[in-house]
Amino acid sequence: MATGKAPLLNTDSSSAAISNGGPVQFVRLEEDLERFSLGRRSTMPAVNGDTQLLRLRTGPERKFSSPMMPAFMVSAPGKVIVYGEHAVVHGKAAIAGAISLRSYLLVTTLSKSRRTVTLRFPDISLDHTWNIEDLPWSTFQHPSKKKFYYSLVTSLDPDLIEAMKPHISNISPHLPPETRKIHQASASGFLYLYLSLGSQTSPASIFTLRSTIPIGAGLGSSASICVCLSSALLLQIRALSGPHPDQPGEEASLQLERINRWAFVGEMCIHGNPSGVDNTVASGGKAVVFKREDYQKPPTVTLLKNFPELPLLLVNTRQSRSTHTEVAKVGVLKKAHPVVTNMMLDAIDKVTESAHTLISSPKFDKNDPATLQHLGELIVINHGLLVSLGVSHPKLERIRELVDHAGVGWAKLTGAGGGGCAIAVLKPGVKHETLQGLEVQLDSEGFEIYQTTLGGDGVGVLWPAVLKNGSDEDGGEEIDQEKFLMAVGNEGVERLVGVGMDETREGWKFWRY
Ligand SMILES: Nc1ncnc2c1ncn2[C@@H]1O[C@H](COP(=O)(O)OP(=O)(O)OP(=O)(O)O)[C@@H](O)[C@H]1O
Ligand SMILES: C[C@@](O)(CCO)CC(=O)[O-]
Repeated sequence: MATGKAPLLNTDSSSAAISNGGPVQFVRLEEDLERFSLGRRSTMPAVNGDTQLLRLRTGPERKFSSPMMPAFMVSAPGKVIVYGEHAVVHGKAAIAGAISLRSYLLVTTLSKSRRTVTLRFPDISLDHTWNIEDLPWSTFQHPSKKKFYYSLVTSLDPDLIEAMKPHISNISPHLPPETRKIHQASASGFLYLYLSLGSQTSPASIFTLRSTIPIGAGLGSSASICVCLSSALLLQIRALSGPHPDQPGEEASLQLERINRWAFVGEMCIHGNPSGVDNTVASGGKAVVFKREDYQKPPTVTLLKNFPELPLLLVNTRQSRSTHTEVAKVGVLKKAHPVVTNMMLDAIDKVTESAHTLISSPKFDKNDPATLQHLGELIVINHGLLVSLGVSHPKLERIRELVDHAGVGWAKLTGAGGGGCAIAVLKPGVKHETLQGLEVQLDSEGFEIYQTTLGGDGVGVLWPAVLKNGSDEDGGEEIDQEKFLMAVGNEGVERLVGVGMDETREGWKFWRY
């Protein structure tokens, strides 16, 4: 059994060393399943793609049955890259942290007589159903192609992409090409994972997704949905244990690693050449230093346990763009000017390293003005280098100019650039009126401002999809599709199922390193 290599997870101060492809433990989930499997006893799941079949001994011969699962929900955060975007694609380090904006995915298992799988993604107006039997299982299940829930997949298989094509190319045929591209990207991410992890006997299901993360804004929306899809599919095939509050850190890390590996595969479908930093933060949350020098091997992830609560302003240009395009731009520049581009990528690496050294120093004090000045100057240098790489945008430059002019702090683009978001680290002691003046100006120019702190939880599970929500319903309020789809705007979604930085919401559980 090829388990592949686990990522090296170091931690700074109070360290949590982790995960090394040991045997998976199904204990907790099996317990949960028993509660929901009509009282029938199940054995351990098989370790191939047929894990959703529980083997039930009902006499001399074995029968297969797929008991109904309760509706359940998963959620994963977006992220902000503080230092190192783009360079991280080329093997350099980046520092990134989870934010409180999140995606939420409700998984509804249909009755056994139904043989369809549906994506309901209202944020992008996608609603698509496949007949499970029509999907190219034979290609994905072929012994030369078959992947397992514990496999390490570092590139997409062209034959599998080809086999998926007819099932992707007929999605939303009457919509404009730009919209179809978005639909097909999300559907490809799902289908590749579904066909890799499931089987022809996978239960009929509806996957309903809503996200509070702006799309194509540099905040890791695609990674967040990929983590939701990966964790939901792994939970459906019972390949994850937990999460539960008393789960040992090592076991939780192993589950996170599995989720993260498959989320990376989804990211490859959506944006081509991801570094893996976004899905790593969306899986594990917190703040990390991330580096992937060799794409055939897992990345090195260093948890920044004491990442400071930086006073951060997050501003969205509302100029949407694709990460795929921006990453490709840097690739083209590197080909045309290898020496100069490599020097800029190296310089970004040094910026990240300098920030990391400072943040992890025992003397680090986030309230010390000189310290913030140092981190702020690194922000400005990092932005300048990204401009030189050609991934800024006039609107990002305008935000930088306004922040500079107001004298409130240090700004840079975050994520892929080309539009999307900028972050500003605020100077200590900035007057409230000054900051308010800046916010009014940004708002009047059409920019959107978010309040955020970095370092929240990663992927979480609500199993079954029931929350207290102050409801009188026996055992809590059941979150069904209709309620979820009817929730109005981000506020409605957060009010119904939200779990961000500050809420401790009964029901949601997280794998924690
Ligand atoms: N809420 C959502 N519903 C469905 N699909 C989504 C959603 N959010 C993101 N996606 C998918 O992810 C794509 C956007 O990913 P992209 O990597 O370009 O931007 P991002 O992840 O927001 O930014 P960055 O990678 O810079 O952090 C969309 O085109 C869509 O295919
Ligand atoms: C631009 C990039 O560095 C960050 C996108 O959020 C791409 C990546 O790391 O995959």
